[in-house]
Amino acid sequence: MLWQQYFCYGGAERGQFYSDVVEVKLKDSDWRILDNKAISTMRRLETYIAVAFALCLHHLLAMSVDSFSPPSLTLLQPIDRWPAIVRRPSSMAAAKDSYDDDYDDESGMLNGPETKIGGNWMKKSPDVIAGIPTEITEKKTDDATVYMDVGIGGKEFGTGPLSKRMYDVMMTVASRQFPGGKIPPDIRRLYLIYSMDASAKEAVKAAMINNGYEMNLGDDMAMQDVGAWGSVESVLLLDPITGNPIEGEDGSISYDSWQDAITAGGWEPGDGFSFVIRKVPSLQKSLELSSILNALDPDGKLREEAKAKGMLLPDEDVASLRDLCVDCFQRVNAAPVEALGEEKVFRGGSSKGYNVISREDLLRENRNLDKTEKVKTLMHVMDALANHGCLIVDLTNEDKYLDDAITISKMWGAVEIFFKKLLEKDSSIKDLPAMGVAEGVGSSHAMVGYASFKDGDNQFLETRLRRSDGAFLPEEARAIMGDDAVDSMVDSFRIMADVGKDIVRIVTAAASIEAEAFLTVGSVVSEDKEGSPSIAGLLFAEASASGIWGDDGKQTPKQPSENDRVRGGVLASDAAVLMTEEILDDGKPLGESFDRNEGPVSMSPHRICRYSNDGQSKAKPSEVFGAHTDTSFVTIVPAAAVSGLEIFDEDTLQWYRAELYARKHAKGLDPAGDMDEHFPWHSRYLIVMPGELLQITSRNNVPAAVHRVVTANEAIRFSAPVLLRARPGAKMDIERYMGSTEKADSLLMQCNGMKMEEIHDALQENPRGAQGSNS
Ligand SMILES: O=C(O)CCC(=O)C(=O)O
Ligand SMILES: [Fe+2]
Repeated sequence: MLWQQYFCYGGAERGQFYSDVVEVKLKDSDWRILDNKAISTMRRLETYIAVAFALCLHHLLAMSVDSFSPPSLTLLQPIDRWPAIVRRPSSMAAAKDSYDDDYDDESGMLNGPETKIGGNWMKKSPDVIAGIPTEITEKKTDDATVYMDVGIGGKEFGTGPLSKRMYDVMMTVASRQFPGGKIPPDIRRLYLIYSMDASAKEAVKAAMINNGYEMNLGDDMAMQDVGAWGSVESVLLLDPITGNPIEGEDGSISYDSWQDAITAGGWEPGDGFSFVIRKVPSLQKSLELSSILNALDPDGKLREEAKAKGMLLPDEDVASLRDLCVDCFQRVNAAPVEALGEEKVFRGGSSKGYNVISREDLLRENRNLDKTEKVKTLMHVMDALANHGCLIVDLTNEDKYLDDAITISKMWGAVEIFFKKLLEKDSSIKDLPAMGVAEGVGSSHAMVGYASFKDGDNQFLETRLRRSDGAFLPEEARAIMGDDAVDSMVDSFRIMADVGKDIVRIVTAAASIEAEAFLTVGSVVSEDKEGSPSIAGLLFAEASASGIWGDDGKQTPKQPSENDRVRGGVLASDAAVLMTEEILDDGKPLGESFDRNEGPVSMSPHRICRYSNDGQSKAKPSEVFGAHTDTSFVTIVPAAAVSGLEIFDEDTLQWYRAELYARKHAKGLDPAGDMDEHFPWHSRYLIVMPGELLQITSRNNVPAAVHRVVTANEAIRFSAPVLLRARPGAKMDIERYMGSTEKADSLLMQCNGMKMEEIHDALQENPRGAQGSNS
């Protein structure tokens, strides 16, 4: 199962793969690395549960765990996307400022989960919470810690009886310490607070366990203290008989702390209480999906039902092209439709993968001297694509090289000219062909021409290069845009395709390394010049010392040596280079030696787009190009002046507007806007998203990015993505590009020997026969 994969990587830099890696020492000689991809895959799988089980979920939530049986808790993801919208109770209005992200100003409703006091819910804490002491917000036990906000209903969780039991035990012990069993009032008050705090903590622990999390206070004893394991926001007292909320002694309906509930509210052990607590550190309990599934679906009925509907279950691999269609379809459908404005939308976090990478770091020439990929680059690229759905590339290498950004800025000029003439109904427009299959192409996917959708809210010009002479199609565009503009389009396509090829190389190589697909243990034996036996350039004596060979010269199955791993890494990278040259369609013809049906035009379109929301409500941000995945290796979107591309971040499970991250980066590098004389800020950034074909060659390490375009406020967003696809006649050849077939997963094996066009066709299949979900 995917989430049980571990990353195995030798060499001096071991322990650094991806971001947030956890090192697990298995054996003295055998370091393995558990990457955070495993964790994010786990989360992704949980979103499947949301789709597969959402309707039936409420029947299945009664899971009694231990003595005080907390019921009615749900998995985190489904609860997050439940449609139930609950008006925020007035006692929580004070917290509104700090929870603006969850709060829809217009409706005055909470978005999503039932984050009310008195209910049972759990959700990830927002990054910054106003009014919470930094000792809590900054307390970090380790990288994998997730902070949770939790609401506990005291009735279901039995906070009353539990607190009474705790209090009684404490008092019995304490009474022995004091003469005549008389406990001083101060001490008694402490025990009251302690019993309230401890029973709350137990309830939260149980809630977390039910939701696949566990409280993680680390080794820091201070966090075990009363009130230190989270930040109490509100406490509601309950009637001991009915369990309904009651006013406290001072007439309040809720309290801000255990202390207030006791001193002002008159809480006594045995009285139930409900509460909301924020920022409780927790760890996701990975590898326990099967137990979650069993709890959700003890008799396997839902599994049967989901299978009958052709769904992929959370504990199943993406094992075929059809599974891949289903996987993308389910992830597209699990992403929320609602959209947020620039101020509220997620703009990236702190993990490595959000960082902007310099163009030069991706270059093949900048691999290590021994031709292995640089581990730092590999980790950055993989974290970005596997966990966050995109990588932002700086074409200027931090201002050191301007030419490509200048070319991209000229391309933006070309895009504007085109749509300006179109809007003005310039006479040159009349010959513009409607979107259709390029002449003489043979492939139904090679479209060129103009199309408009949604009453003109989406306008596209699909362009492609003709392979034989590099001509820009549709040819009529030249008369509309002019020669310089067309040249800048062609040059920009080449810049973007080259970046895409480098990224595909890196990802494919990384996945081959992970699968150990090129790793052989000293299998090549030859005589070196002096006649000593050598193993792939390694002298026998060295090989023996490195443990491949026994002292008697007989091969014994041993752990791969450092040299074996380096060699495996070089082969993986070189094979990936070969794949990008032979399979990826950059519009150029392959050399004479290739007897392949490449098709007369490039399969990789350069699409120019104009998005507006004239047809929709003007002020509200909304989808103008709905969620989908692309049938491409990668899709390269030059960062646009007006933000709007949103990528579903598989790590934080929210829409991520990467253009805003790029904008912030530009501001940081060039606060005074000195570069503006050369090019507008955004011309230097490319946002690269993985497509379905990369999901295949990455052996499912990198899911195809679910993405969409959102517009608001009458802002027009121009865009010019390149969808880097495959040469139609090229064949997938696992041994040539991805190493041993023994190490290939079944998805790769199905593709082995298939023409890329057949793979492309298979990916158009829609699992539900409904409207297409890929592009
Ligand atoms: O225009 C964009 O920014 C993205 C377009 C897109 O997703 C596509 O063309 O497939
Ligand atoms: Fe797309």
